[in-house]
Amino acid sequence: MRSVDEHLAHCLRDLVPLPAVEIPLPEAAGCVLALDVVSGIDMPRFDNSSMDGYAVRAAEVEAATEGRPVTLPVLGDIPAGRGDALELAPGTTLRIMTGAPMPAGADAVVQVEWTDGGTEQVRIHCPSPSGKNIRRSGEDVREGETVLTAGTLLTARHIALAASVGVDRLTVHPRPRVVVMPSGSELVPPGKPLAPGQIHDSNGYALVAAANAAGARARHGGIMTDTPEAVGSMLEEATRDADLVITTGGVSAGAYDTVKAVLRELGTVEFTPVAMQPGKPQGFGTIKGVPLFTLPGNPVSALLSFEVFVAPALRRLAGRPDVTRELPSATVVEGWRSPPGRRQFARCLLTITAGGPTVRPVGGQGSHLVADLAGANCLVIVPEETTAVSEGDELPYIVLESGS
Ligand SMILES: Nc1nc2c(c(=O)[nH]1)N[C@H]1C(S)=C(S)[C@@H](COP(=O)(O)OP(=O)(O)OC[C@H]3O[C@@H](n4cnc5c(N)ncnc54)[C@H](O)[C@@H]3O)O[C@H]1N2
Ligand code: MOO
Repeated sequence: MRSVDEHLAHCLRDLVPLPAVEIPLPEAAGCVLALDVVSGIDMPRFDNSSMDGYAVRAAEVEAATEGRPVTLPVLGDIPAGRGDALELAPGTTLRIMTGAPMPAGADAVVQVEWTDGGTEQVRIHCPSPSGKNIRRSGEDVREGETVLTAGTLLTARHIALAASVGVDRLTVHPRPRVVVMPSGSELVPPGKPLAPGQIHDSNGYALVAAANAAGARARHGGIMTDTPEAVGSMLEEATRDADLVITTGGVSAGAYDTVKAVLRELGTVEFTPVAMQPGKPQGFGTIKGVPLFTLPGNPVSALLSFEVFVAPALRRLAGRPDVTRELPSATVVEGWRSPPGRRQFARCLLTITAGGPTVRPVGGQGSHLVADLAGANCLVIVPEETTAVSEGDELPYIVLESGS
């Protein structure tokens, strides 16, 4: 049987980041930058005030105290956005707002709280040393400086910086487009009544949510009923606008495992048991050049297989540097059993305590137990050779739906 690591390496082997595209700035959060961003301006662009107050020559207010305030005539106002070149005449002041350009000749700002707030003339009762309350041109970013480097996973902070230097489009690796297609004639969408023998499709919905949480743009491609015609045409249709296709079900040993039968004729998908629990029946390959994962149908197995194999593949397509990750460890506070020779992904509840992270198993470990899965927030990884997990063991874990 293939090991988990071997299967992951096999799935990732031929995947490369999606070709870079230029997109509008507001759409770029969550994408990986493909081209450096160089600033065309200094930031701040000009010396400006960091306080609402009065622009002064520091030397003229040096002696100001509560008891002996310095009084200066106020010759005008500088609101933020005022662009004409102003000069501060000696022995005077100009009222200035936060973000407004400093007038020539002024070398400090006295914040309004340290004055009587006058508009004709102002009494200043505190000195403001030279440079006080001034934000200097270029102290944040210099014109020509590289402010964002290729490979950065863009978040709100990076969008703020790009916008600040005036960039409205970024060249990024796009979010992978994912189509999820569950298979099984027993499946009915939620919201529709169930006839005898039928169940609601949960995998389609769960995997769209998981793929979106992992940074993809996912859609449900519809339920494939167990006929070769339906499966074949829906799979081909899905490849038209997908960077990755996920199917669930129909891949074990059942007499109606149509996905397996159809894919043997179409594309390069290889079906293989993987030494893991749950999630043993796995398949991966391409169809019309589009990578395709066939995940097992049991809902827990499907979602867990997504975390273990599909999420890294999506990170590779998205150009992320962290395709595989160093996993954190937690202390087990209640033991459980694990099958020999298989890597177990145990549904657990992770709690961050003062003594560090701890984990305990949640409910049963059957791969149909969706309610217990919903109560878990991590998968604890039990090595292949371990058959009993004991209190006090330190084991690695994957946080479920931690986002991208
Ligand atoms: N003789 C064997 N039988 C099975 C084996 C095996 O090795 N030999 N493996 C078992 C394991 S482990 C798993 S996992 C499943 C995988 O089977 P399939 O991938 O072929 O999945 P199905 O048979 O189609 O479905 C399994 C189970 O999950 C339910 N299901 C399927 N799709 C959905 C969905 N979209 N939403 C909710 N539930 C779904 C389905 O009704 C079945 O109950 O095979 C075991 N059997
Ligand atoms: O391996 Mo299956 O995926 O346990 O239920």
